[in-house]
Amino acid sequence: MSDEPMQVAVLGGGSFGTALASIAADNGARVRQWLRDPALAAQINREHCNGRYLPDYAMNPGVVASTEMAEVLEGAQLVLVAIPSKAFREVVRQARPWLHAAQILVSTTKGIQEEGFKLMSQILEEETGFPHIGVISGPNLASEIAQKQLTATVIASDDPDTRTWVQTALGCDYFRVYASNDRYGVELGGALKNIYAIAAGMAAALGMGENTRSMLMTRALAEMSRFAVDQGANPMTFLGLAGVGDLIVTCSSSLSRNYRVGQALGEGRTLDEAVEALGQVAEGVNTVRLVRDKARQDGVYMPLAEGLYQVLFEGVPAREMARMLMLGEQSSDVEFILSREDVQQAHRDSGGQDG
Ligand SMILES: NC(=O)C1=CN([C@@H]2O[C@H](COP(=O)(O)OP(=O)(O)OC[C@H]3O[C@@H](n4cnc5c(N)ncnc54)[C@H](OP(=O)(O)O)[C@@H]3O)[C@@H](O)[C@H]2O)C=CC1
Ligand SMILES: O=C(CO)COP(=O)(O)O
Repeated sequence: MSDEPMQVAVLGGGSFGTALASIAADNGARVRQWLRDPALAAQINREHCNGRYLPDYAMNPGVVASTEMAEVLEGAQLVLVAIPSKAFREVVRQARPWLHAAQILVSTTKGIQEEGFKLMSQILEEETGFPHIGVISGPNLASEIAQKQLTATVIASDDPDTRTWVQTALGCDYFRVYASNDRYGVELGGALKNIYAIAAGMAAALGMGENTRSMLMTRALAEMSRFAVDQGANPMTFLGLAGVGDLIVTCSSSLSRNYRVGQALGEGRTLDEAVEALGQVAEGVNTVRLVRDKARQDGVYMPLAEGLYQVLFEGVPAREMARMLMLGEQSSDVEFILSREDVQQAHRDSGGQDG
């Protein structure tokens, strides 16, 4: 890295993209932000405010917004892609003519592409074939970052340059960037926790208590780790910020969009109404469908994802699903210590006397 200001491009004009762009500018980088809405780009350049996504946030005036990819990507050394999963590939393709192998390319998006069950950094890899690819994930509610609440995130990449550049570009006294080399595990954690945030929002709206939330989060972690192991990720990653850290914040806060969709459902709205009322993307709605199908296909036991799927898409009442889950097959607490199979075998050996 030279002494020249770093050149950073952010693709996406949502709340997280905007907060990251402003942090990088606070750190002295030359920052360009791409968004498709010309009126919002003009507002950012004129008022240094993203009125649609973070109206109360005074952005660093150095961030220059544009609807032109060429202007944003010209000279960029670090490119952060903060675009919902449904549009991620399309936007990377738009950017592709200005991307090159020396750049650091980082996804901030916590979602999964339906075709091929692809995570966003895999799309970056497929579309470019370039070597410096990473993901940012962690307990990072954008509106809290905008208030400069002390926050930590993870940059995950097997490429040391990518980790170092992102730590340098974004680390500051209220945003601490930890490194990981388990890109897949970190990215999977960010996508999976959205499922359980919907369930947690729903449970809260139904008046369920703190014991319930704690049970839900802990069993979610067990389920996420089980899925991760099946997919070849390192389950230890789920003990970090991008696993349990992100699960805690998203299952506890109505600042999370996924949690809010769950709350609306728990209050009796339909899924369409809940998504419509949110007016932004809640990735978990799509992720639960994809993960539930993948778990079925691969024979992974994921009762919470299955249950939430049935509530969202098959009209099963949430309370009835909660009752069925409580009365489900006997299981173990930490299955890395005592396996579920051992618990079930013990029940079979006891002749089913316990019902
Ligand atoms: N917000 C948060 O608290 C956090 C978000 N994340 C992750 O980061 C990602 C980015 O989040 P965030 O910044 O909040 O943004 P959003 O996920 O809310 O995405 C909004 C941005 O994407 C743009 N966009 C949507 N569809 C398209 C398209 N087809 N073509 C071009 N642009 C499009 C929107 O443009 P327009 O306004 O014109 O629709 C807007 O600029 C998310 O996927 C999320 O999982 C991670 C941590 C925290
Ligand atoms: O990922 C997030 C916080 O870490 C943001 O979650 P939502 O997408 O549910 O708002």
